[in-house]
Amino acid sequence: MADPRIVTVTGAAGHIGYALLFRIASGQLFGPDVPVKLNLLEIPQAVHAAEGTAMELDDCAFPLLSGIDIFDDAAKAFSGTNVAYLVGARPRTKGMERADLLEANAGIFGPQGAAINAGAADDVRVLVVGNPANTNAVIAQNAAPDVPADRFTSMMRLDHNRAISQLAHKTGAAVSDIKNVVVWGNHSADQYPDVSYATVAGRPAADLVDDAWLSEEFRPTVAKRGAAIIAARGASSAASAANAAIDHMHSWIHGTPEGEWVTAGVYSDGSHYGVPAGLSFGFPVTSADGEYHVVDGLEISDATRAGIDHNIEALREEYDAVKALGFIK
Ligand SMILES: NC(=O)C1=CN([C@@H]2O[C@H](COP(=O)(O)OP(=O)(O)OC[C@H]3O[C@@H](n4cnc5c(N)ncnc54)[C@H](O)[C@@H]3O)[C@@H](O)[C@H]2O)C=CC1
Ligand SMILES: O=C([O-])CC(=O)C(=O)O
Repeated sequence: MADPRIVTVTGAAGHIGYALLFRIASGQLFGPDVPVKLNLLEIPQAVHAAEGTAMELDDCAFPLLSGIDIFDDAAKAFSGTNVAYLVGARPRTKGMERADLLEANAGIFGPQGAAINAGAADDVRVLVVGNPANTNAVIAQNAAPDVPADRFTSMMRLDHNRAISQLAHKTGAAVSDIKNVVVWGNHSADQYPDVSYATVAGRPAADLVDDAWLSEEFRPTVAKRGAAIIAARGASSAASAANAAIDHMHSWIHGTPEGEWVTAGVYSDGSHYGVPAGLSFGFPVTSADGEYHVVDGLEISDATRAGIDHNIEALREEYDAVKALGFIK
């Protein structure tokens, strides 16, 4: 068997961690032949709870799980890491907007980026889940000058999956019949879910749904789904977030099917759709040979342009705010 891949999960004792770790350990990320070693990073107060999760992982007797270590020190937790899930953060609670979380979370992601820079494996892939995910990814990436910037990504896949499900419900199609939705921009209520290029069982989605549904139902439902889950559950999405985190990394590692894209928050180099360099932006992406590539050349309608521009502004504001706080050089 191959050497184990090292996966570090921060916030391992939290809700998403609990839904994510068992799936990784069972082989759903790398496949049935690749052993996995799990590094769990927590704050000192939550290490004991992480030990409980580790005991349960043990009790599953997963054949692919070669070991589990628990840390409260980022430098140790990211040593040799191939895949880093940066989940640990302060979750948004009822009535709170993501901007409120910027300052609380900015201090977490800089040191973790620095630890990744210092000790992670050369092929490290990072997915930032903790909110505000896009800007936290920028903070971590800025603290890791020796790691290629495109290895830092942010999670837009939950928004992408939500968009697929809403379109499937509306059209009566199977989820597997929906291709090429995209959610541009920020993982926040600013995001722009877009079906302009989507197909439903091979037919253009635009022929099957009308503009009123798109603007009054589809886009608000997808963009505000996180808040709706919090209102219903009294806690933010956890199992669906973990599922999207598996999907994001799986597509990155194993590739996307021919002619299909997914949405990922990826580092903007300034060359795609007018998005400034340095932001982590939700784009349509394909994956091949272990790399995500932005799908270029799509025809952009006025409405989509406005949606993209709105997200550029929103992410720039977050960027400027953390820069003013000194978290970005
Ligand atoms: N991007 C996305 O699509 C989504 C993002 N989220 C975000 O994911 C994050 C985690 O959510 P939950 O697991 O539900 O929260 P949770 O509160 O259940 O767990 C968070 C865990 O992170 C730990 N933690 C805090 N600071 C840490 C640090 N510096 N190092 C390591 N661990 C640390 C806490 O001790 C806690 O165990 C939140 O920011 C939430 O808003 C949630 C759903 C979707
Ligand atoms: O809204 C939140 O805080 C949790 C989240 O990111 C989501 O469910 O999309």
